[in-house]
Amino acid sequence: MSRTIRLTTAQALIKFLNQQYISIDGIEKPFVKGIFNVFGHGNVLGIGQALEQDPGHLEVIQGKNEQGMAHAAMAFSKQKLRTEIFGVTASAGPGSANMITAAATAYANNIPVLFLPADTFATRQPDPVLQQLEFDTNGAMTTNDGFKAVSRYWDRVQRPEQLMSSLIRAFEVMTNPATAGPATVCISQDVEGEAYDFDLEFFKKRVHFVDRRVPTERELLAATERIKASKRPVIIVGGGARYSEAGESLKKFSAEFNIPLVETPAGKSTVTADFSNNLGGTGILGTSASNKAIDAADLIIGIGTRYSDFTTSSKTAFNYDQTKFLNINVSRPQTYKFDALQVVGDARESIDALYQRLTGYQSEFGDNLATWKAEWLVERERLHNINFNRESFTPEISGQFTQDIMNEYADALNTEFAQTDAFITINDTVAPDSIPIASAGSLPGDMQRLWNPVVPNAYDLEYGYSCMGYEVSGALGAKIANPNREIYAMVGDGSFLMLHSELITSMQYGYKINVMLFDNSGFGCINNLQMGNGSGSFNCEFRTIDNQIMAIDYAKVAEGYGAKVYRVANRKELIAAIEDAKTQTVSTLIDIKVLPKTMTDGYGGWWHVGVAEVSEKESIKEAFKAKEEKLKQAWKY
Ligand SMILES: Cc1ncc(C[n+]2csc(CCOP(=O)(O)OP(=O)(O)O)c2C)c(N)n1
Ligand SMILES: O=C1C[C@@H](O)[C@H](O)[C@@H](O)C1=O
Ligand SMILES: [Mg+2]
Repeated sequence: MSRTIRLTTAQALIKFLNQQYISIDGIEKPFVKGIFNVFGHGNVLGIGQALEQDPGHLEVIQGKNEQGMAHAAMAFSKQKLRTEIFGVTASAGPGSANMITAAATAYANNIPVLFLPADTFATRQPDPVLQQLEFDTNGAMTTNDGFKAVSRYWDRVQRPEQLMSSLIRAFEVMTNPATAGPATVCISQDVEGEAYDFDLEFFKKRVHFVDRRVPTERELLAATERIKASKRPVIIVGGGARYSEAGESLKKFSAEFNIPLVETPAGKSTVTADFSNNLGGTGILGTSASNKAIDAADLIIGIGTRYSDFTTSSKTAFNYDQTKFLNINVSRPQTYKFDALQVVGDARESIDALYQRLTGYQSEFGDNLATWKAEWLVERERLHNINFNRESFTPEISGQFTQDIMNEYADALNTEFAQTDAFITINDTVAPDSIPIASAGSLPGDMQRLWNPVVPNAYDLEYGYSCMGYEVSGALGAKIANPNREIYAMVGDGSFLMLHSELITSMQYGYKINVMLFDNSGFGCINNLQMGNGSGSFNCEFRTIDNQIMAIDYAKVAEGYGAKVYRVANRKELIAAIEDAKTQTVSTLIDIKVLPKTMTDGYGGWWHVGVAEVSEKESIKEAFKAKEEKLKQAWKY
């Protein structure tokens, strides 16, 4: 007879989390760092009681907004390259619903987070309880069914003993590189507190081994042939390369065969920006250098990329008459894209194996890579030195705001600072190992083009879901993962307004973060998008009903929370603020007033967006026609 221990379901959950380990490349460590929580009636008496009684090694952090804390959990895991996670527990109903967006963000980015939304009563005796939805024709559905679409693994636990198989499956999914993502285990709130005689075996130390999958001989042979037959191969470095820690292998491979590297948002900083063949971001957020290489390519080697529209310019980036594809990915479905030659394997292992087989190969790029990179660096310098004037200023996003409107913004926000200048100044002033975080608005474009990471893995652009509000929350998670490094949340005023509650959590627990708030008084990039496609400026600027530009003192908001704050409107003030912020131990916020339309523009990318087919405006008709024309050259599936 096996021995048992009588525990509540929630106590068993916490005991189990303490015993999960991960082993990669012979290094073993605990997999669960801690639990973020916002307690309510659905979890405080179950999971809350269990954590109060014995959290074990788990760090227990009180979140301020469920979405925010879950985004922090995701950023933590991302920074740890998916080798450590947080669990997130929320109350039944709205608390849990607040986490659905964050689960989707984790899903889109393939990042493991354990979601623990409390569920309605299993007994149904008190139904409908506060915050329970009733469905006339479905007695089993709850708010938490909403997690099904955004979870890699989903389960509902309505009896204590179900917990065991449920958790084992959840951890298999989260620790498997091919399926890594959010796992959601919804425990009925009465079941959390219900006791059961759990088998002690269940709580033994459990090691989840992450073995690097090596491609087959057939795959390697075919891949070798395809590369050897190509004159101008280009490697797209995706998130899979970063999580596989393939940076050094990629550099060696690229240098030996003179094959350029271009980066997706998730892949950037796998290889640092100073590596000569690293041409930076590609596609819609790309540099001129990367996009020139892509234009010239006759073979795309996609490593750990899922080819999102921003990477492929909505599938128009490639010249399909000349370009073939070779996809290396741990996820077999991903290797099928663009009818590529499929290599299912770990990025690092695959590159190393191909390196051995390609001896003597040289691409025909010659000096082009150095030339394109040098040209891009000149362009970056130009973007650093943009000077506003009140008579004839042409911003990067040109032809949208008149000079009068630009002057109106300069007056209202009391600034002449260009966003690109501010952005590059930050990159040039912070410590080399600093980590910038962004996700939405116009800043992702600046991040992919202008930020030059000089330390590997020092970058987080969440662009799988591009979720506004990730920036400040994510900064908290990145800081927990890297307590000795400075973290910079690069956030627009719109995103800041959407969600910044975890700024308070950062101060509560002594995790210093820096919020770099770019205030252009509006949803700038969406305004660019509408005006760039023939519409007027409609409802994206922050103007009062009598059409005045809103000038908000964001520094004052953060000051009220206890942050050290700065107000800046030019390069000198920004540098002084960053230098002072470095000396602070408390979280900081720099309120940077920037001019609209002064973010980076595109360098050859194109985005398929839903332009109106019928309109009274000539400009919209033209935009629709241009879209239809462009689509003729796009890959169709
Ligand atoms: C949660 C969420 N809601 C809406 C959007 C759509 N959206 C993308 S960017 C943006 C505006 C961003 O404004 P801001 O943060 O000020 O950045 P800016 O473009 O002005 O630089 C909106 C509404 C989104 N990405 N995420
Ligand atoms: O709709 C969007 C447009 C993008 O430019 C932006 O970065 C992204 O956040 C978004 O949602
Ligand atoms: Mg804005």
